[in-house]
Amino acid sequence: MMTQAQAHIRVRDLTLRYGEKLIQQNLNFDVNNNDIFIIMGGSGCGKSTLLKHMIGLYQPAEGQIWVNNDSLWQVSESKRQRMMQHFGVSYQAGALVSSLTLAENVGMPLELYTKLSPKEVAELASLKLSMVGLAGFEAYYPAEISGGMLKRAALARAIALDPEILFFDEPSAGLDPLSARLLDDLILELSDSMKSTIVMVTHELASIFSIGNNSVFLDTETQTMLATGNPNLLLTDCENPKVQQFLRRGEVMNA
Ligand SMILES: Nc1ncnc2c1ncn2[C@@H]1O[C@H](COP(=O)(O)OP(=O)(O)OP(=O)(O)O)[C@@H](O)[C@H]1O
Repeated sequence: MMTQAQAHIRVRDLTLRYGEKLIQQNLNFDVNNNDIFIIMGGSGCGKSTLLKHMIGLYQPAEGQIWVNNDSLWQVSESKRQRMMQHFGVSYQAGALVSSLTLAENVGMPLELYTKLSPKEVAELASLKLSMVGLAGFEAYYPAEISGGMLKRAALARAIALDPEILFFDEPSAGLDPLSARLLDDLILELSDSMKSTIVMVTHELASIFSIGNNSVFLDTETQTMLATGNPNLLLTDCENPKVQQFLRRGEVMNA
């Protein structure tokens, strides 16, 4: 039997393809319990693709994604479905259903995956909304609230089932810097209060440095990872020029 370390998610020798088209190869990294793990890299390098593989949406061309002691694609279909129920996901385009209230949107996963009564679903949805600062907005429709509030409502839906792992794709995309900052604070709070592991795709350097404690850097050109670790340490210690350029937003470094 393989001896497994303590990491929450272990990515091993992962190759990602769409059909014949290679996106990334030889990915090896660990996501530890309670990490806020950032998937970073230039536009089109395959960040969302990696996230979609990590949540079990696509099967990797090669390699394994271990979650605790199970490899997502070496277990039965029903086991994988059960594993995926411990994942909370919020996509960039993870728009809420416009014809449903916020409480109904947040309650949807509870209705689908639990046997709770309608009253219990409503109460839990209300609790989740309060956790993201939206107490009192249960009966609002998505069109009636701001962009920042929409992102928070999407987080409330992602945490509805108390997931072990939260996956976010560009959670603050399209927000002004202040709202993006507030969303980062909220993600940090959720990470503390829920003790869940968070994996997120983001371009936002501010988010990368302020809330990320671990990361992987994907490169488009070589189609593989160039670095993994705490972004703040990568900034000071990583000698790869592409990683430096990305983390310093293209600033020329003086020796
Ligand atoms: N379903 C798909 N079928 C085929 N190719 C795809 C599919 N989805 C994405 N791609 C391609 O895979 C590559 C990586 O896309 P992906 O969206 O993962 O990159 P990304 O790093 O998240 O990009 P961005 O930062 O611009 O959002 C791109 O060349 C894209 O065109």
